Amino acid sequence: MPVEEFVAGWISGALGLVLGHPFDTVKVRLQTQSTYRGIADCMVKTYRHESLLGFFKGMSFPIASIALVNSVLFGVYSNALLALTATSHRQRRAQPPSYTHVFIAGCTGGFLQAYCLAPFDLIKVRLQNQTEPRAQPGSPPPRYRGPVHCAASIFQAEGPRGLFRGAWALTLRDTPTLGIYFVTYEWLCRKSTPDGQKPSSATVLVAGGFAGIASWVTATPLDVIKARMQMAGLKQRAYRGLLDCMVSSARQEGLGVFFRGLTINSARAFPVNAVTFLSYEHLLHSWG
Ligand SMILES: C[N+](C)(C)CCCC[C@H](N)C(=O)O
Repeated sequence: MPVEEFVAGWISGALGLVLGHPFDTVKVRLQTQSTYRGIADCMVKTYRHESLLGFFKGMSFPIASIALVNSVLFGVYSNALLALTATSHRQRRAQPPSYTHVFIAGCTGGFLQAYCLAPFDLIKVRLQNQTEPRAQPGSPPPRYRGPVHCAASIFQAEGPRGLFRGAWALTLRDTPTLGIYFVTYEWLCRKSTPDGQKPSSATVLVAGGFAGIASWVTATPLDVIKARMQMAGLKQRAYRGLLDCMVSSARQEGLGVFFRGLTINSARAFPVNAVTFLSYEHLLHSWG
């Protein structure tokens, strides 16, 4: 099984992640808290209250886990294509796989990475939603002191299953939308590259950026539900399940609730995924 795709997936994912984390924090807060009037208001309040550090809350765990998550995504994707079409990464420019195969391989990668991502994503969301400024003398300490404390508290209170809160919504969010991700990327690359040639760096950047946007636009409704289910039981009401969360959110806040965070998700998606695909392709190319 070719392993270089796994390593390239890891490094490229980490680069994208750091770049996108501040956007991600604003998004999570907008989706789960109703104290902000919009993106700008959330950014200003976060900065005033918590300084620049506020935007990087909850980042250490994703950095540690991106190795696993992105390498599972890209590694499984590429190896699923190998199984479906019997072509390696190198041969795929000359013999491009069909879009159906790309979609199936993307969905497979998405499905498996969702399970690795679920506990890390839960902890990230819980920490991002702690709006207390850092260690102020006299003020009550935040509920979670850091990622390890957060994981341990959830584990103690709810057992191992607690760490997978929202995992179902996350899997539903990621399986089809990662199929869309790779299809968009391949389609844009092929449209702007002569047959059989390697896409230019500019093409990879733009195709990666738009692949990220296409994937996030379609993922946003379930992204909102996932974030709410992950927060349920803390400040928010508990839901009986995914459907209950959808119905009660829509009843209380209207259908617009499913698009919360759409603008910021898209703004974040372009640079993050442009950098992810560019570094992924570059690494694989330089390893021959
Ligand atoms: C499927 N979904 C839209 C959720 C993610 C697609 C892109 C994944 C990338 N690591 C990123 O963070 O943007």
